[in-house]
Amino acid sequence: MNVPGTFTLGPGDGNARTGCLTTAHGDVETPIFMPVGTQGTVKSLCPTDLHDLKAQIILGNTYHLYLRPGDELVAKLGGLHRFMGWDGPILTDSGGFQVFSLSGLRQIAEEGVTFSSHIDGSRHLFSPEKVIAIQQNLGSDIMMVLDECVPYGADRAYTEKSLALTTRWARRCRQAHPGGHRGQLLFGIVQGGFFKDLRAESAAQLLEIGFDGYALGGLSVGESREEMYDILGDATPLLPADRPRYLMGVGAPRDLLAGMAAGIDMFDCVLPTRNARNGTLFTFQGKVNIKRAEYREDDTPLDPTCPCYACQTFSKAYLRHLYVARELLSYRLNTLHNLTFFSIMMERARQAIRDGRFAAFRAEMEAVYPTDEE
Ligand SMILES: Nc1cc(N)c2c(=O)[nH][nH]c(=O)c2c1
Ligand SMILES: [Zn+2]
Repeated sequence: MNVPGTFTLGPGDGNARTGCLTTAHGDVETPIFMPVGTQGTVKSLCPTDLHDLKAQIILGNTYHLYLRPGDELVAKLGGLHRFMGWDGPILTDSGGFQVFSLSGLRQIAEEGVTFSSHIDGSRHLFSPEKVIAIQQNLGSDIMMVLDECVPYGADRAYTEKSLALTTRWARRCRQAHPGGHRGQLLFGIVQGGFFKDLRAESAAQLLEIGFDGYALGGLSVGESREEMYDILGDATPLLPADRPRYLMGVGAPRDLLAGMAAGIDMFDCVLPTRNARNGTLFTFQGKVNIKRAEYREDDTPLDPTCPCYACQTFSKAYLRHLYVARELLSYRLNTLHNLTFFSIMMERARQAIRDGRFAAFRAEMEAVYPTDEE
């Protein structure tokens, strides 16, 4: 068996590539989409559901698990895998992003970021050393460094100052986790906002420190799709070809296709699970807004080509009824379906890359998920 961190590249097609990343809890085929399991659960699903839809790796949020139930409790109870009953790979983010997006009264300093819990207002410090210790307690297979996700629209001076701090934090994370600790991998995060030279500077600095994989952060933060793709196309080739490349917080089907075309290997986004809960369902015939009246008497399955329990068992009329009635089963069936769609789409993408027909696959998918659609 390969050691954790082994990343073997398979066939490619243009910049798109297939690969296999070995982690302490199993291998992950890439390109891969990671369902988000914020508080130690992919909302409304059991781990068995995740295995059924062929999820290979899930994401946990350090910020949330630190605040509740607490990383030390999770460690005492055997770690996040045992706590949540998921035996596959887990990636945890560092918590920095949630601090900036969820908590109040944030103060950034050399030591780290101080913040107030969104739960009870208590004050906390996330330093590079602290977020590494938390993720070690959780026992995730892939840990992320503490970074500042620069807000969209930040000027060059702010971005440059933030980037320098993020690099110093990354170095401290690497020092706190030099590698080998229970096979837990550590990824660096490239920042630099929408300044291509700063992105290049960030990537070069992280490569000098050395990480098991490299993420592009600071995207999907309110920019236009054109701006995202411009940075994506310019920054991705700066990341080492022989290490996993992770685009954080992305994304919609069209953005996954663009990311894969640029050479990205890993993605995560709340879109499929969050949209499931608001009735927006993804199919290979396009998006379906299940609450629409047109489905009230529709006795056909959501997507006849989909193998998921929702599509194999129920009609659109029933899925609409559950959603309108705010039944809990609506969240579960819609989430099962959306994550099955993302899982199948990524498997088809991997096969298209292997077969050298990724461009045709992308065009086929963009016909139902156009780039200009919100
Ligand atoms: N869109 C984004 C989503 C994310 N979860 C993150 C993150 O966790 N860290 N840093 C980031 O820049 C970032 C961007
Ligand atoms: Zn389905």
